Amino acid sequence: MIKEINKPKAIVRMSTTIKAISPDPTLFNKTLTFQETSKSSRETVIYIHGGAWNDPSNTPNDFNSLANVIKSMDVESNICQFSMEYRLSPEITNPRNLYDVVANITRLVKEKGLTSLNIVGHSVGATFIWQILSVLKHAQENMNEAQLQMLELLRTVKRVFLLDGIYSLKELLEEYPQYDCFTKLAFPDGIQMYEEEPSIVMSHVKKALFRFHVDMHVVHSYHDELLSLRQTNSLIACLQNYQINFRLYLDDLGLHNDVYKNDKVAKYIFDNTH
Ligand SMILES: N[C@@H](CC(=O)c1ccccc1NC=O)C(=O)O
Repeated sequence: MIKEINKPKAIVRMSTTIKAISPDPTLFNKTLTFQETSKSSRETVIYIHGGAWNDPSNTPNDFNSLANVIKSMDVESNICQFSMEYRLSPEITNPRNLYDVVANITRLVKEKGLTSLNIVGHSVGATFIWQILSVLKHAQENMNEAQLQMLELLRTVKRVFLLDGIYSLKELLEEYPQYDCFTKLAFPDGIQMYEEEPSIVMSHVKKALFRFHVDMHVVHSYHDELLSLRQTNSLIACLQNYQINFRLYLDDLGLHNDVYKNDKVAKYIFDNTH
């Protein structure tokens, strides 16, 4: 009798339910393209929505109407417009929300060969831009991958537009203690984990603006019912202390969640993007 050898003792059925590994962990595929052109002379506008790190009702589509106004002004079709997504708190906390934005813009820039970036951030979207501008607070040899991506991004950023932004979490909670309802979701270990308080990072922001030739535009609506002028006034006081070059645009631009739909904001961005 031929001894049966090598006969498998038992076929262990491998689990057939392999956990679906998300092919898109940072929600890159939720990027919206409002306008595209392959012209080499193109200017790229990239939008980052707000929503206090947690609000699902704020999405890349927030900028749809504003982008359409800019598209209608862009008769020479020189502009591309994209709007980014990122994962929300409390599942994702600072700095991972920011790192999603940086990873997604980095991938978009590489895939499309984008240059001459104009980055527009509303509310916490402006906070993310502020955090990117602060990246030189780290020595390059100590930077993690996301921070190195920020450094690389800054080489292609020409202008930033900060719309009704949050810049100082300390001052935010002094003025609006009730906003800890959302800051605790993004900063569960406390807002002392926010490393970009303007008074602390301003020298690094000045270095970045100068080294990468970035123009800074600070915008705020007199009718913003969720954020008074204190965040913007506190930021510009700091900018002045460091004699930093920036533009300020204050106007009736509607309520907090109207600013990113406002035609005057569209015109301001278009007029300063070419
Ligand atoms: N809709 C948000 C509130 C919100 O977005 C917000 C409130 C006050 C100051 C800034 C805000 N958004 C900034 O991204 C929420 O319900 O959490």
